[in-house]
Amino acid sequence: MTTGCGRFIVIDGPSGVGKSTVVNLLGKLLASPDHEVVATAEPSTGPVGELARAGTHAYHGLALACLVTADRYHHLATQIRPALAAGRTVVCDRYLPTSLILQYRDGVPTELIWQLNADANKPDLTFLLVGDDTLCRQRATQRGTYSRFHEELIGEADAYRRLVPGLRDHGYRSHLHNIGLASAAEVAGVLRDIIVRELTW
Ligand SMILES: Nc1ncnc2c1ncn2[C@@H]1O[C@H](COP(=O)(O)OP(=O)(O)O)[C@@H](O)[C@H]1O
Ligand SMILES: Cc1cn([C@H]2C[C@H](O)[C@@H](COP(=O)(O)OP(=O)(O)O)O2)c(=O)[nH]c1=O
Repeated sequence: MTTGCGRFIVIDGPSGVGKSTVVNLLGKLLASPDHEVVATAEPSTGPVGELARAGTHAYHGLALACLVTADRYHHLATQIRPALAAGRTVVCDRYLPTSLILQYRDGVPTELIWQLNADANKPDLTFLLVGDDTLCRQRATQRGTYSRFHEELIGEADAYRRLVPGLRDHGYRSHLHNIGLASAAEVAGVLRDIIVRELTW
């Protein structure tokens, strides 16, 4: 399924890499008086999203995969597609790449994850932010962790690196970006430049 006339941009990556900070900064950098930007996240703030976010200890495997995918379709139907149809840019913190890593770790085969998500919009651009795993884990822990997946934040950057070929095979225009020691503002500036260069703005 293609998007409407707005632009759909996904920022994914490990916990603590700075996704939500960068999504909010990008929202400000890309917005102008005649162009609205919607900054959003998955799991969404809807009831199924809240259930998935709070429920990683109660739900496992395919059950959790179905919950996060149901939340994704509801998020698309109620927030993302209407915004795109109105010509707005949507910047989303986490999306299908997260499922390809976490639900796979939870025992769901990659092909089944793609099948469950077959009707989910393809983003115009997907950024996979990676950084030093130890630093990311420290930041995530300082901020507070609640998810079963927060208990083992090991090999996160490599897991995201390995996703790139599969995403591209499925038509996801993807950029792997190592944040190094850059500040969140610097990362957002680099992403903004790529977005403006690659998408007709
Ligand atoms: N590039 C950065 N350098 C240093 N600290 C950062 C950077 N990006 C975010 N942070 C800080 O790290 C913590 C986690 O950031 P957050 O955006 O919540 O990460 P995520 O959404 O990827 O889990 C926050 O306290 C945030 O202020
Ligand atoms: C979007 C998504 C989230 N989740 C779950 C696991 C994550 O730990 C949790 C969302 O965590 P989140 O609060 O976004 O993590 P962080 O801010 O640390 O990056 O939701 C999935 O299992 N699959 C998904 O596709």
